[in-house]
Amino acid sequence: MSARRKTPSTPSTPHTYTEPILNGTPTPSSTNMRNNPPRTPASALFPTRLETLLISLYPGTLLLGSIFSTLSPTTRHAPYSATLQSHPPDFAPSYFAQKRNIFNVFFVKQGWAWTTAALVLFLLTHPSLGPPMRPVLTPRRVRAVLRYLLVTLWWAGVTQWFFGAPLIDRGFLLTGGQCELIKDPGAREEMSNTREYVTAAGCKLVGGQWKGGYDISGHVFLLTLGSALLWFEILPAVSRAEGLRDGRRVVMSDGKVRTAASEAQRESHGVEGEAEEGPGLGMKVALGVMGMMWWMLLMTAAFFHTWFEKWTALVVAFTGLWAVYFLPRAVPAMRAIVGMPGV
Ligand SMILES: CCCCC/C=C\C/C=C\C/C=C\C/C=C\CCCC(=O)SCCNC(=O)CCNC(=O)[C@H](O)C(C)(C)COP(=O)(O)O
Ligand SMILES: Nc1ncnc2c1ncn2[C@@H]1O[C@H](COP(=O)(O)O)[C@@H](OP(=O)(O)O)[C@H]1O
Repeated sequence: MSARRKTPSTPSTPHTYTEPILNGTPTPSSTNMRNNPPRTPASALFPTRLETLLISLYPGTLLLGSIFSTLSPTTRHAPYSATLQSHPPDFAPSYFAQKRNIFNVFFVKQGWAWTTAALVLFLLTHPSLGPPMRPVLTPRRVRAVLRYLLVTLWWAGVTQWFFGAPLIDRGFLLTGGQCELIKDPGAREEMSNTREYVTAAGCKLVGGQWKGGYDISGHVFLLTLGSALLWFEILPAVSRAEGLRDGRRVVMSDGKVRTAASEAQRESHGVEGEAEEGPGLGMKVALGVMGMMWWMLLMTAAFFHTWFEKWTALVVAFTGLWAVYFLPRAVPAMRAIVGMPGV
């Protein structure tokens, strides 16, 4: 059983303390409000200090990759092709700078399948979410799947299909990019509408060159979205660190701001003995997938794309994550449907 549900006798245990209302009527226990000043509902939208630290790993990784590519003489002097968004294969400064490297082909290019598999295994095996290895639909599992589906919609819309071309390709076309074949007006006249290549994949399939527009990094987007989804789901569910679970602020239906701990005390769907369990297979696999994603993010940062293409991809990924993992903290009606990890 989670420590949270044991008799609340040890104030130092993050799961047991009762947080006073933060911007409501002062209570006797709110004498510590001098150290913990009242918050506005908007404060629920911001990450805790620990979350900020974890989120900053992403820009930190992009920065590290950029610094490496600037400082490494081999990478700095290798020619770069904006059309290929990489160093030409013959001049690739490292195995990881080649598009055909095995980690790119089997891991990143199937990155959403890996994310899905890791999350499903975690949901099925970790006792904080339901009986391990039994397909029982507990509220925590259902809500985690709903959050996953929302993030999956964002992944699919940005990289696969958005009522036609995905958003990345639409952005590319809107900023003046085209499939090189279509640049030839003669060739274009001979084409039917369906043969106008409006996706990068379709263009490459016919041997065309997808050139001239602004193309955010699909790799940075996918690796950020997938790995952050996993840690947003996994760490609060298993962590004892206050800043990851109980310290998160939520707006209640009466407009008052409390911490996630108060909601966790009202609702708990975990399984007896969860606190005594080790990390378990699901969590180990998820940590492995997150680790690989971090490494490939670093490699993408070091060897592919321009600085701006990588940073905008990071912003696009975090826009979706923020809508699913932060917005519900301030919108009780949304939280009632998708919930929060670990609550
Ligand atoms: C009772 C216990 C309950 C436990 C949970 C049970 C079930 C899970 C719940 C729901 C699942 C339901 C539906 C899932 C819906 C969609 C799933 C999609 C899954 C996939 O994995 S799709 C196939 C994999 N494809 C990829 O991973 C492609 C990834 N690649 C890309 O996005 C791009 O190639 C790119 C971004 C890497 C860039 O490409 P380039 O520009 O370089 O070509
Ligand atoms: N870390 C990495 N390892 C290998 N190839 C990478 C990579 N990051 C990006 N690429 C390649 O760079 C191109 C642009 O990627 P993206 O826009 O997804 O970030 C893609 O080429 P291809 O589309 O020719 O495979 C992709 O495979």
